[in-house]
Amino acid sequence: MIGSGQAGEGGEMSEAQGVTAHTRRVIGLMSGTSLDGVDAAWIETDGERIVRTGAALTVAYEPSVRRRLRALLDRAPSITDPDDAEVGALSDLLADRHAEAVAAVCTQQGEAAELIGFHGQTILHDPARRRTWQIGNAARLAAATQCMVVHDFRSADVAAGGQGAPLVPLYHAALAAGLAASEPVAVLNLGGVANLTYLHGGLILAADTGPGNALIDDWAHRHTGVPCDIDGALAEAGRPDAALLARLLSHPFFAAPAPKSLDRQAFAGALDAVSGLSPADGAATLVAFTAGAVAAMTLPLPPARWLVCGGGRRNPALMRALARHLPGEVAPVERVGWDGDALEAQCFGFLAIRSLRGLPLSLPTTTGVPEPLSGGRRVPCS
Ligand SMILES: Nc1ncnc2c1ncn2[C@@H]1O[C@H](COP(=O)(O)OP(=O)(O)OP(=O)(O)O)[C@@H](O)[C@H]1O
Ligand SMILES: CC(=O)N[C@H]1[C@@H]2OC[C@@H](O2)[C@@H](O)[C@@H]1O[C@H](C)C(=O)O
Repeated sequence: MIGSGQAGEGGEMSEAQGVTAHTRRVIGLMSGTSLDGVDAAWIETDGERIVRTGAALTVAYEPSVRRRLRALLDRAPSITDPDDAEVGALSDLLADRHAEAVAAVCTQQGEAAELIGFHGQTILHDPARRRTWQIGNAARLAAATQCMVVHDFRSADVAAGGQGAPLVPLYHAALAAGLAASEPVAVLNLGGVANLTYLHGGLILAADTGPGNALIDDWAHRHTGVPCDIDGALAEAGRPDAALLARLLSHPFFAAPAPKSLDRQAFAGALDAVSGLSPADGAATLVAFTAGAVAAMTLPLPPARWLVCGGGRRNPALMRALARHLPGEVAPVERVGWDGDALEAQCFGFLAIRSLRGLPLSLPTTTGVPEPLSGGRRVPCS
């Protein structure tokens, strides 16, 4: 059973109501494909019900760390040395930044955590070759925090023939249980890559839809030196190139049914495709590409509501483009009382306790894995 105890449209649930023998105080940690920093969030859950969420914050990576991660993404497919020095150095550095994030959350929360869910940083995702690679030294994090760490959430799924992503759908379903919606709802995450969860009745369908902010970020950085198109200003000043957009959206990925997933760099070629456009028209075309890719998803029924989380919901150009392309209401998840910046981090706290309990992290309809499957590995605190 998956249920929600969060406040919001679903109403309040008292703490005592949601607590079970399995409920733990967990900190979830996510270092996303935008490479902007560690998101950390407190959650009290047994992996089925969300008793409550708490402090949430981001520890930003300094530009030099972003640059090193970005360079490692490009090099990852050709790395064969298991002791690659830069992978080792960045894994340790990430563990230290994540430990800082854990300490800051505990300070804000005024309590210590019993468990940490540590996603790490994806540097390569190639499920067709049964490879997915998240870096981050879990043992170092466990030692630094003196807390049990669950990590490596995606490998088991990929090894079993699944996509290894997205993994957030079971968490979206737990949250959405509190909405008691009778019509289909889509939860859309606009991170570096975009992914959606379609919820209707008991059905949980999921997929990466295409690029999220990654291409827009890279384009903005190239033309303005700033790592993202703040408030969509560049895109708002331009117009999408319709012919180019149609060409970008003709890629077979967009017609493929869910489940499906992407590497951050999968559509990096789109940057070359728009390179002849002005900075503003290029940004507008990439925004339309992200929105068009979401609209291209084949779903059982048109969602009545699109609840948007992730940093892309702060880009008004992107939100307007989504509202133009999609049927139904498009709104940030704050509309129903969720925290759109903390959702993914909360999710890896939720999945950490599911992992310890041997509960599924993925389903045939979320990653294409043959059977509901658990995953993750644990490192004790010392
Ligand atoms: N004010 C803003 N204007 C435009 N874009 C914004 C703004 N704020 C955030 N963003 C976008 O959000 C991105 C960060 O999103 P988010 O934190 O969800 O990424 P992530 O954690 O890496 O996600 P994922 O793991 O899902 O890929 C930034 O890189 C930027 O593109
Ligand atoms: C391989 C990988 O790290 N994928 C991320 C990425 O960022 C967004 C999208 O692509 C999603 O599939 C996934 O993250 C979320 C948290 C997920 O697994 O649900």
